[in-house]
Amino acid sequence: MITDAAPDNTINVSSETGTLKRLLIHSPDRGLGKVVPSKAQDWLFEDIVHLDTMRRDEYDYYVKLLLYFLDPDKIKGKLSQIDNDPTRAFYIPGTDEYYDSDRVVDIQKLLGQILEENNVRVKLTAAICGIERCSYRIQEELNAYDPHELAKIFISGSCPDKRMLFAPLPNLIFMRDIGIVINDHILLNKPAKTARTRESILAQFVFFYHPMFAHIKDNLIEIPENERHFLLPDDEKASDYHRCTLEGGDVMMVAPNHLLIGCSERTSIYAAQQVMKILFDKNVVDKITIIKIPKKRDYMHIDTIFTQVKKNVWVLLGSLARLGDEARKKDVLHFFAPTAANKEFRILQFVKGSEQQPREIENLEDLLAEISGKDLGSNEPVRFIYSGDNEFPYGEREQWTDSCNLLALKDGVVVGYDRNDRTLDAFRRQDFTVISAKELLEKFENNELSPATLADTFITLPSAELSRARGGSHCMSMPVLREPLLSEF
Ligand SMILES: NC(=[NH2+])NCCC[C@H](N)C(=O)O
Repeated sequence: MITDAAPDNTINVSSETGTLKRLLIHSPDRGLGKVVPSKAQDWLFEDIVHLDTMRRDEYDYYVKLLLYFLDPDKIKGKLSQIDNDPTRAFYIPGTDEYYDSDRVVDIQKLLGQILEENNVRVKLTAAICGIERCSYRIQEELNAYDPHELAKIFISGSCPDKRMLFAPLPNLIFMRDIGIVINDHILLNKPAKTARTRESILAQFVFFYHPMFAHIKDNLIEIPENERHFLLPDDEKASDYHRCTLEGGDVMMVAPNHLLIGCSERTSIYAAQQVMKILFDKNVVDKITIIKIPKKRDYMHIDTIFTQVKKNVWVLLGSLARLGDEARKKDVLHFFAPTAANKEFRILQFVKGSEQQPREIENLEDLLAEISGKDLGSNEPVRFIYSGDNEFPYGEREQWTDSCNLLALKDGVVVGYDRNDRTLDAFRRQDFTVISAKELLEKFENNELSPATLADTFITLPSAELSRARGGSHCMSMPVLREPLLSEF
């Protein structure tokens, strides 16, 4: 059992909703303020964002909430001082006021720390300069920077004197996608999009070199490339059976024995199969369910169409789920519909030892209900909350702005965006309290409420800018330690 004493370096995640104890995040950096309209799509943003608003009025609330739940000593009693500081020093690594928590950890800090080692700095600088095609002189110049400034340059792409050396990494705020903790192992990603390539090199170095992960070096899993892929003509490379890509938003650790992997725009069937083989061989889990979803920008990863709220409560997009199917069946037109549309959505469950006889699961609700009941031992009826309250056309509208992408701070207490009104109404009807991050923090600060006693609550985060980046609070987190959810079993 993990206690509240000073955290050690335990790495363990065996559920989506066990009390969160430590995670990696990345606060929006100066690179996000450099996205230009003509590159926004290539860099996987839907629009350009206003950096100061995104930080001050939106993301900073996420950090404050995380600190209040995971490391309250860093924040309790200081809220008005933090909020009234126009320089935001509390959020800026390197300042005296920086929150510097070992439970809410910005990957930029870890990157700066590994770069203090000369050997690591030289290797990583060479690797980055290689993929970014920098000149030899730039490489020399980079080597001379202070390690923490160098970390900023590697992430933002630009120097303190504002020169841009390479493209920014605006998607690094979506820390979920760089890797995923599966029990006491970490699966590193293989990004599908070029815009995210540098992220995975930075992550690889952090996981392999930072002392925080030293004790699990043997548990870092990298997915081998498919050798056939090297010899394929370019126009055949896109095939799901040869491509080897996987992003963390498609991997969900729902129960100690059970992992979900989405096959999507970003994660290929080939990669999913490799991961299954490795995890079964290493006995990390014994059941893997593969959820194949349509390859569409609207739902790039499975965590954009459902996430878990509580042992027996899930939020999901209705049009891909059972209700969608049933609605279709009422209509005779469905007999004439092209079958290919349905084939794009498929769920197959593989159990170690009988991988050749997967079980087909008809719809998302059946799978999720089974996880709640069978894997997590919930005796209560399973409840589904639908995006946009499943009202046409709000399901899709609100899913686009991450109504289904919630981060559980503990079982039943989730963080999500404030803009998805109908989804929030659906939560209220299921007896969840909906409260804004701002109001909740004030109530924590004056002891009216406490993270420990909070139950069945949806905490809303301001989201006008953040949602343009197409990710929510689930994707903005990489949990590395959660309390076991099954302790009361
Ligand atoms: N796990 C997630 N859903 N991540 C969202 C990532 C959003 C990011 N703009 C991208 O397209 O890559």
